Amino acid sequence: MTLEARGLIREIGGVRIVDDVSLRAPVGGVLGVLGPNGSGKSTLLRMLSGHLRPTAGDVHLDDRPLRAWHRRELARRVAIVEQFSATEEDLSVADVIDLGRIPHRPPWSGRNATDTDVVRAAAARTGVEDLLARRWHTLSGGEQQRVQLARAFAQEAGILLLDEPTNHLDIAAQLHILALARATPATVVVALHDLTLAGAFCDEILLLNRGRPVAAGTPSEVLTTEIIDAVYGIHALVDQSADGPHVRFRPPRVSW
Ligand SMILES: Nc1ncnc2c1ncn2[C@@H]1O[C@H](COP(=O)(O)OP(=O)(O)OP(=O)(O)O)[C@@H](O)[C@H]1O
Repeated sequence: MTLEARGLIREIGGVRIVDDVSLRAPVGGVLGVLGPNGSGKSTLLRMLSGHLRPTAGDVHLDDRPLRAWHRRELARRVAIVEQFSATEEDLSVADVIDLGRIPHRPPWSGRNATDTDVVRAAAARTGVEDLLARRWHTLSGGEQQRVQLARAFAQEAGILLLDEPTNHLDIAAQLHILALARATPATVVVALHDLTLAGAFCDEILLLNRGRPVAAGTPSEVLTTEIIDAVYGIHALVDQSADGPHVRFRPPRVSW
């Protein structure tokens, strides 16, 4: 599926928190959205998902504006894992993953055999198959994150929007989840903080600063010493290698 944004703007109280962002996610590939805290990554992802209406500009899914899609059709095509995915109700892990199946079945009908298989497969992919009977609230932060990813995979959407999916995950799990995001046939847009991980797993990167797009292109085009310095105000050493740019930092001097 194609996902394109044209001139997206989001204003809150007269302040532009996303300021004229256009993008076209590589079909079947991974677009990384990077930027300092508060640069507008989550807000952008929420507009791409249709959860948040832009103040101006448009998002197009398969060349049709999001607002022309029926909610249910959209839910079958776009899955989002937000940074703080809270589930209020006391659900089991299997039930949380099954939330991803709801758009695929008639209203008010229960889980069928296909749903059960898809939920199990998604749980296995993200390493939570042993947790299916547990209550969601009893899980650790990293386990909850994996379950939310399983829910999104179970949705079998053509577009996968992941807001810092590596939060709470140990390094092996981070690599595993990003490798899965790369392996899925879906078009993936992922907000990340780790520049080296972004360089290794993204086909393209969009770098935001204060809501504005400041660089876009391949990881080696975007992750350069000059651009990192300009956006983050730090000195980074970038080694360009076959598996993407490796970014090294020197700890800053701070006084107490
Ligand atoms: N409802 C709101 N009211 C006021 N300000 C908001 C609101 N939502 C977001 N903002 C502000 O908009 C800016 C962008 O927020 P956003 O969460 O999109 O950034 P982000 O790049 O995802 O940040 P982080 O890396 O810290 O998760 C921030 O300064 C945030 O405080």
